[in-house]
Amino acid sequence: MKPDLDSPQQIKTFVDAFYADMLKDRQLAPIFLDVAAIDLAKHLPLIRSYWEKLLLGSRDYQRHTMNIHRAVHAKRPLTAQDFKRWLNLFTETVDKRFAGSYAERAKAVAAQIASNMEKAVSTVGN
Ligand code: HEM
Repeated sequence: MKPDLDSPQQIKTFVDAFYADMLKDRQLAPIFLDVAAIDLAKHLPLIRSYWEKLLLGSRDYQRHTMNIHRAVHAKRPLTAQDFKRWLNLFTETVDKRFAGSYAERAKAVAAQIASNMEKAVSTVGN
């Protein structure tokens, strides 16, 4: 039986698997590696902390995710296809390894935020 996405350890497993796939993806990898030139050692803990906030109610993550993506979008526009690909990879990674109410919630929250973000990146403000 697959575990649920209901603890910091499972969220770490998820984030590592998601980024392993995303950083191999021809469409998305260059946005992380070339456009934003992320430092994985700093980025992955932020992503874990973000999902711990959304799924487990932890209060550690306090950054403005929309503005961070607006800055990426200003360098290289994030397209509808990019959001579709991101969400497909996210959903596939969840479904391959996890099952349960937290896993379902993660997919629903990701879809909602991706939809909001797709609209927000090209506008200023909140
Ligand atoms: C087209 C889809 C997306 C692309 C290409 C993308 C790309 C990126 C990139 C390049 C960064 C690093 C920015 C930097 O450090 O300068 C980043 C950060 C981040 N992304 Fe995305 N992203 C996408 C969608 C999403 C969505 C839908 C979510 C949430 C559900 C999300 C959550 C985050 C978080 C939490 C960070 C860390 C921000 C921080 O530094 O605190 N991303 N993203």
